[in-house]
This record gives sequence, C-alpha cells and structure tokens, in this order.
Amino acid sequence: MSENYPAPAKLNLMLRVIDQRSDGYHELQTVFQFIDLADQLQFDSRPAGRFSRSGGPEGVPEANDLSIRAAKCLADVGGVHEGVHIHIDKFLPMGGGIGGGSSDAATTLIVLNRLWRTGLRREELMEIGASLGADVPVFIFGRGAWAEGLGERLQALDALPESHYVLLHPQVSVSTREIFTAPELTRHHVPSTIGAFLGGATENTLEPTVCARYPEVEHGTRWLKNQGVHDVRLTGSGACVFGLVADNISAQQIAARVPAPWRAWSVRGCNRHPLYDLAEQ
Ligand SMILES: C[C@@](CO)(OP(=O)(O)O)[C@H](O)COP(=O)(O)OP(=O)(O)OC[C@H]1O[C@@H](n2ccc(N)nc2=O)[C@H](O)[C@@H]1O
Ligand SMILES: Nc1ncnc2c1ncn2[C@@H]1O[C@H](COP(=O)(O)OP(=O)(O)O)[C@@H](O)[C@H]1O
Repeated sequence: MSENYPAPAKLNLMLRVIDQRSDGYHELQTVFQFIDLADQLQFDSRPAGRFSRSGGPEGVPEANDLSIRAAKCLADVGGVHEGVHIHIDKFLPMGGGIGGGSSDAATTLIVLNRLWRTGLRREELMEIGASLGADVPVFIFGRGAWAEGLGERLQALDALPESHYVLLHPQVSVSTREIFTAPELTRHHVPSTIGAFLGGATENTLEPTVCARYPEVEHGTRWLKNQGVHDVRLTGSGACVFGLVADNISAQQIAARVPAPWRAWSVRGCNRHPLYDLAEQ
C-alpha cells in the first residue's frame, strides 16, 4: 500500500482587494495560514505518458484535476519518462475558499519532485505552481505568509498565533470568478500593513459581495457569532467562514451543533506545511 501525503487547507486570515490590473486580475493583500484539515494523496508509478486518478473531487474530470495537471507540468519541465496514478481521498469542500484543489496540486509537485528525482528547487516548483493557480505557490512556500500581487509575492509570518477555529461550510459553492467580476465589488482599498493586520485589521473586502449574492454565507456567519465565536470572517472568496475559539473542546462542541446540511470542523492554524521539509533541497 502506498504512502499517504497530506494536502492541507488554508485560511485567508485577512484579504484586501487593492486594485484591478489591465488584464482584469486583482492585486490583493492577504495572510495565509494552513490548517490541520487535509485531503490525502497517494502516488503509484506508471509507465511514461500514463496519468490517471481515482477518488478525488466529484464532477471534476480526471484531465482537469489540478493534481493531474501538476503531474503533467512537472513531467514536461523535468523531462521525466514516467507516469503516475494519483489517488485522492477528498475531505476539503470544493469552492470553499480553503484552497483544496490548489493544495492537491502543490502536494503533487512536492512529492513527485522527490519520487521522480527531478531535483527542482522550491522556487522552481512555486513557479510551476503559479502557472496552475494563484493559490498554489503558498502551499509550496510552506510557511504562513503575508502575500501581495495575485498571491505570489510572499513574506513568511512564522509567529502567527496557531489558534483554534471553527470552520463552517454553508453548503454552497462560490465561484471566485463571479465575485471578482461582480460590478458592485469595491476594487480599490488603501493598502494595509502587516502591523495593522497583527493589530486586528482582519477584514475580507470580498465579504459584502459574497454575502449579498450567497445569503447562506451570511446566515453561516450569523450562526457562528450566535455560538460565541469571535472575529468571524470569510476565507478567500468563500463559501467557508471561520472564527476564533479558546480551545479544541469548545470548537468541537460548536462544530457538533451545526445544523444540516451545513458542515463544520474544529481546526487549528499551522504556520508550517506538513511537507515543508520534503520540498527543501
Ligand atoms: C481569492 C483567493 C485568495 O486566496 O482564494 P480562493 O477563494 O479561490 O481560495 C485566490 O486568490 C483565488 O485564486 P484561484 O482560486 O487560484 O483563482 P483563479 O482560478 O486563478 O481565478 C478565477 C478567476 O477569478 C478572478 N481573479 C482571481 C484572482 C485574482 N487575484 N483576481 C481575479 O480577478 C479572475 O477572473 C479569474 O479568472
Ligand atoms: N483536486 C481538486 N480538488 C478540488 N477542486 C479541483 C481539483 N482539481 C480541479 N479542481 C477545480 O478547482 C475548483 C476550485 O476548487 P478549490 O481549490 O477546492 O476551491 P477554492 O479555490 O474555492 O478554495 C473546483 O471548483 C474544481 O472545478
């Protein structure tokens, strides 16, 4: 039986849209922290040119799966004459703003770089990752981080509190594209600073647009606040919302009360990716 490799989720502890570029993409400031909720991936060698997937996200065809796309990119860049079968035990909700697909891609790049002995440096893997999606590089960077640009300019934040959170998925899937193209989205905010974030400026400026278009997200936020959860906010472009609790027991108790069909988890922030050392050369 092949080894299991984790692909953890991320939270955006704050997110600020600063500007819109001429190509339509938005300049952001955000803080990424990993959490101890993860997909699990297994990799089995196949002959050259053979790439396949089992398990994985429902409704995503194998060829579109970010893990398969990542494997093919690495094989191309590294001149690898091997294929791979990837099995994904999917635990992270899709379109949740917790980066499940991006994390699957990052774990694939980190692990296959070892198994195939491609010997690419962390920065080179991050570059391949950036070509797959804006959130992929931070999972390869492997440290909690302040991010700018589209999320590719990263500065490690190793001393973030590794807090306990309740994470709630209100059973809707938010399209990132829909939110960023919404005419009512406020696209220009005065840039913030790491100091301001650490002092409590944790706003996600996508939140009003997401809540107006997806009322379930607002209901989920209100439910968490009514349970005594603090500093409740949206992660990424949603749909997940999360907030602070004192400890694991309180988080578990609140998560256990979540009304169906919503789902909730007790999670903990982690400043190091579980595969950080595997990517180090
Ligand atoms: C908002 C963030 C914050 O972490 O998280 P998620 O909610 O997706 O997890 C990410 O920047 C999302 O990154 P990612 O999910 O890879 O987005 P992409 O697929 O690259 O972009 C989907 C679409 O959103 C818009 N988009 C995305 C990112 C960005 N900085 N500006 C944009 O305008 C573009 O219209 C793009 O076509
Ligand atoms: N392995 C994968 N896991 C999840 N989603 C994937 C995967 N591969 C491709 N996708 C696509 O990426 C989209 C974004 O998924 P995900 O990263 O989970 O959400 P988000 O960007 O909101 O955090 C999905 O809607 C799906 O179409």
